[in-house]
Amino acid sequence: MARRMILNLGQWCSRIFGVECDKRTGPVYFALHKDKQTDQRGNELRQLFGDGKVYSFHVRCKDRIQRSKFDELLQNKLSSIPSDDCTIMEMSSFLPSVQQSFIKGFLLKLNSDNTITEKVVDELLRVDAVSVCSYVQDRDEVWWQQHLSPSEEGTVMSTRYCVIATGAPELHPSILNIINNDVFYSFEEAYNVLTECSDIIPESKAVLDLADQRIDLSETGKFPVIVIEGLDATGKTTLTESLKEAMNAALLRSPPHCLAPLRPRFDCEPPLIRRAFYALGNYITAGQIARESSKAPVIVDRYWHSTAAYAIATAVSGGVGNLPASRSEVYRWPKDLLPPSLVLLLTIDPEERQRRLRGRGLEQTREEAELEANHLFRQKVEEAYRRIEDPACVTVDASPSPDKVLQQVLLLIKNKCHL
Ligand SMILES: Nc1ncnc2c1ncn2[C@@H]1O[C@H](COP(=O)(O)OP(=O)(O)OP(=O)(O)O)[C@@H](O)[C@H]1O
Ligand SMILES: Nc1ccn([C@H]2C[C@H](O)[C@@H](COP(=O)(O)O)O2)c(=O)n1
Repeated sequence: MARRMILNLGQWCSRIFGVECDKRTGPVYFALHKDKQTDQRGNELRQLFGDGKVYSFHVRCKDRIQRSKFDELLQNKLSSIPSDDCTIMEMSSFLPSVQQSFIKGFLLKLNSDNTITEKVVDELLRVDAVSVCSYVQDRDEVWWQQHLSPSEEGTVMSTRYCVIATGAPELHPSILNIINNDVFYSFEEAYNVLTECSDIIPESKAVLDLADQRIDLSETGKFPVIVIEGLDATGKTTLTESLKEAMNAALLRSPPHCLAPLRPRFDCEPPLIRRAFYALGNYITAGQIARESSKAPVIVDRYWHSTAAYAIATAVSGGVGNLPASRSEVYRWPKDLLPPSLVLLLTIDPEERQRRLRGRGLEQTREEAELEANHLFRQKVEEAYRRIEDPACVTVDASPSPDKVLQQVLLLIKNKCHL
């Protein structure tokens, strides 16, 4: 594990840990010290760790595909513990300001001893790629993190570090890993991920073949290309179909139709693989845009704004305040992806969205179900949409009737695309 000098001079610390205990107040952060220290902010740790048994789990694995699979295994194992018996919190580990140093993990607080939980902890201790620690307080009320490993006789404690609460880093740590883990900024980066996982996901080969066969043009034709974006049920399908009729346009979507049969397979994969799939979908759609825009105006139902906004909102835990600041490089458009002439973001208030969702009654993707349940997530997706640049999106109030929305959008297209 990388070691570096941080905080107080003379004390060697490794990583910083952040535990998401309360979405409103933000994570509690702590550092590890080799020697015993006095914690000036002892209350924070007492509140965090409480009185019962506490464990933390992180995946340590060099290969990114395997790491993403172990992350999933860890999450599934922990969620098999009945929620009455424990509290599970997201817990990150990172080196402040060091890109790609962010590691996701979990803190498990037990409310009572029981065999299901002990069995899960024991199983995780035996997974080589998972690092397990426990947290204990000594008689001076100082907290220690102890690394645990399995042995013939039971669990053995190896290294232990003194735990000291620290302040929050300047930027939310999950931002350190967004580039090329959650959002891809070139065809090659996304392509590499699916190549690396083609042994464990045979369907990747079909996606790679379609990506290889894509039309690779750097410019659109002479007709405008208009992308319609927005959360689920904001009226994208209704509007794009009306625009197609009204403008005599070609209607495309991302992911493109050719990827539809493969989409459910990738939707249940960890973020790294799932996002790479959607990224490649955008490049395939880009080829279709290039071809169609030489013949007629093109309307596109979702494109890169959706891929980036959902990925960023999922990667960053907590509220809108944790998103990368406006103008951050995570919001930049990929240099090798064909940009549209205009991006319109449809917005409606959450209550109207609920009414439309209920009225429609269709099956939702896992992420859309999450949007429903999680008000914070919905806000983050919309805010990330608004922060994406070059091209930035123009917000459209999509609450009026379908016909009024259509007229409003036709006028916008006429003005912005100089038709
Ligand atoms: N302007 C509008 N006023 C009232 N209802 C609308 C309006 N536009 C669409 N709807 C209705 O809202 C529901 C969702 O619309 P639609 O399917 O067009 O949304 P969407 O953004 O394409 O959703 P998804 O992203 O899930 O495909 C549908 O039942 C549709 O008839
Ligand atoms: N270009 C795209 C299109 C969609 N997605 C992801 C984001 C959501 O998880 C989901 C929404 O799609 P829908 O249910 O409206 O078909 O798909 C993406 O990442 N990139």
